Amino acid sequence: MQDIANTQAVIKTSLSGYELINTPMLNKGMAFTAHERDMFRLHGLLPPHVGTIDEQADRRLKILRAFSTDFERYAFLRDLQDTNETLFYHVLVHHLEELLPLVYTPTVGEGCQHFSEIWRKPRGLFLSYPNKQRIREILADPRFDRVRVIVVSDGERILGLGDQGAGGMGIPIGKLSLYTGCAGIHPELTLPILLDVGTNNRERLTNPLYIGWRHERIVGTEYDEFVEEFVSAVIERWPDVLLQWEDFAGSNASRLLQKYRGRLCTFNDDIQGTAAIAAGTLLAAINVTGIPLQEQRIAVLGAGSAGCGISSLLLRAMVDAGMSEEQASQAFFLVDRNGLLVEGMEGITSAQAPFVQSRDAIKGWDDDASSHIGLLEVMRHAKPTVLIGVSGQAGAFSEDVVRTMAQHVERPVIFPLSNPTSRSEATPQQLIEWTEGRALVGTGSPFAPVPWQGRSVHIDQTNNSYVFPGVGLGVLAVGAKRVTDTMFMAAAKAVAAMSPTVKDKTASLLPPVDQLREVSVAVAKAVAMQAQVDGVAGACDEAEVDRRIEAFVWEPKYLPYALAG
Ligand SMILES: NC(=O)c1ccc[n+]([C@@H]2O[C@H](COP(=O)([O-])OP(=O)(O)OC[C@H]3O[C@@H](n4cnc5c(N)ncnc54)[C@H](O)[C@@H]3O)[C@@H](O)[C@H]2O)c1
Ligand SMILES: O=C(O)C[C@H](O)C(=O)O
Ligand SMILES: [Mn+2]
Repeated sequence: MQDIANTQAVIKTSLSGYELINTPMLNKGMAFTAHERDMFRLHGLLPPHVGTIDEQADRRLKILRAFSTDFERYAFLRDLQDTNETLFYHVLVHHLEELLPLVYTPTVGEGCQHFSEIWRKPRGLFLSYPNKQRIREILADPRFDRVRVIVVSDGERILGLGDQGAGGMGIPIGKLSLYTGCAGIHPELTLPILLDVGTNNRERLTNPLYIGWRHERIVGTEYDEFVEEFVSAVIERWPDVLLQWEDFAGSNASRLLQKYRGRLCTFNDDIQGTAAIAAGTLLAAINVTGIPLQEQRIAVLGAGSAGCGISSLLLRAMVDAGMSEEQASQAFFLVDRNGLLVEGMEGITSAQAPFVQSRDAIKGWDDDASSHIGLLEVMRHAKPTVLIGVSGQAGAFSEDVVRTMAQHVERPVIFPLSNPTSRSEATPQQLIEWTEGRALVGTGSPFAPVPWQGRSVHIDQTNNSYVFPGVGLGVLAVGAKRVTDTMFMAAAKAVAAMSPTVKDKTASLLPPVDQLREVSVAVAKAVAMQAQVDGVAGACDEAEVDRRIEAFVWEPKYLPYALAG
């Protein structure tokens, strides 16, 4: 077990001079002590002042706050990460609420769209199609010996912003920043990877600054063989690694998960992580509405990775609560581009199949029998208690839809989860207004509190960031061999158990973002315990799980240095 984080008291290094300063994980900038400056030949390379990490943090925050756009702040923070990683995480951890929207959603979306323009230093690995034969050689670099977690994307469905090609690298970098920032996993254990199989984004392909492989996307067998080469090289290099799939488009997401989840320790965050936070937030909302899970009717706009992932975890929870599978599946109304999923419809995927409504159940719903059943008809006839948006379509929760829903339920639970902010199915302000303040709202991207009748309504950020860092920490702590769906159920319950609504029905649904460190530890513990129940990790009692988790959590602070060897 690799508990490198807190057990280390001194860092030994053979680097010195510029090499030391130019190594982001070792650089301390002006905080190198006088003794370290002697030992590592740093005099003259640094100004004479010897500073502290707090002083450095203040200096960076002052500049950060002076920028006029969040995109500039994103670029500035990325540069800090690639210059002095300890300082980057120190600032992030101590200002999580302010900085999370800058290093992660929503600003990371712009970061991906403009990744080529702000390209400076390499981070992680770009595995491009023309380098297919070199993947093993690239992974072999000894600097990656300690890697334990990989986040990989092929950049095809970046948030709700579509194909960003190699610019999609912003997402694995951002996700792994949260593994460290929220779950304390040491940066050296993490590796962001972008599979560059081309892009169909014209703007990127024709941009002279584009950093990726200038080629349309590889598809079909060639794509599958490339991914196979990648995964088998990963298994060979790091047999126990945790591999997180992120922002893969359409059918690739679930197909690759099914193909590989039995071969290594792996999960898809958009399917499974999202399911856990949506379920966790709904369980918290039940504390407020009092409507048990068995009586919920759930409408989902967007029956893709997230929509099907959320539905299948909720279905599982309903079955656990005593419903039959058939009964539970009829509580779901999944609406995609062509309307409500109904039996006999063309192109139903295997992930969607459990949720198609029978023809009988929807008899008389559409005025015109030939047309598809839209979200409004679903609101009118199914009278859902919950409305979830994972369609990437801004404004798709229209006033009509929301007002109709609110006619039938006292406290409508409405989660427009699409990211970034510009893709949200509705703004919280609209939802609060259209429901006269009755809606319980959770959004994928962060939104400011909404003023309503003299009070301020806090808006919860229902984002998988509450889940995946803790899943990673739990998996690493007990050395889980596989990631099961019940581990995500345990994560959902752990989040719900931390909901302020447990004590106060008028409180927000989720703990605030600045408590993500505590949330991640709680999720990690639940996941680590469930991994044992599921037989994918060796036995280890609760106290030992706590000890291992604690040992893994790295605090971003400078340690004294000594010469190696
Ligand atoms: N809050 C979170 O934690 C979280 C997590 C995952 C995904 N998301 C967001 O959810 C969105 C979808 O992600 P995904 O991975 O499921 O993508 P996806 O491409 O797998 O699924 C999107 C689905 O929406 C459907 N769709 C498109 N236009 C539609 C319309 N007008 N009406 C109904 N359906 C429509 C598509 O056909 C597709 O099936 C993205 O915007 C993403 O940012 C949020
Ligand atoms: O990245 C996020 O903010 C959440 C989610 O994984 C998404 O794809 O939108
Ligand atoms: Mn994602």
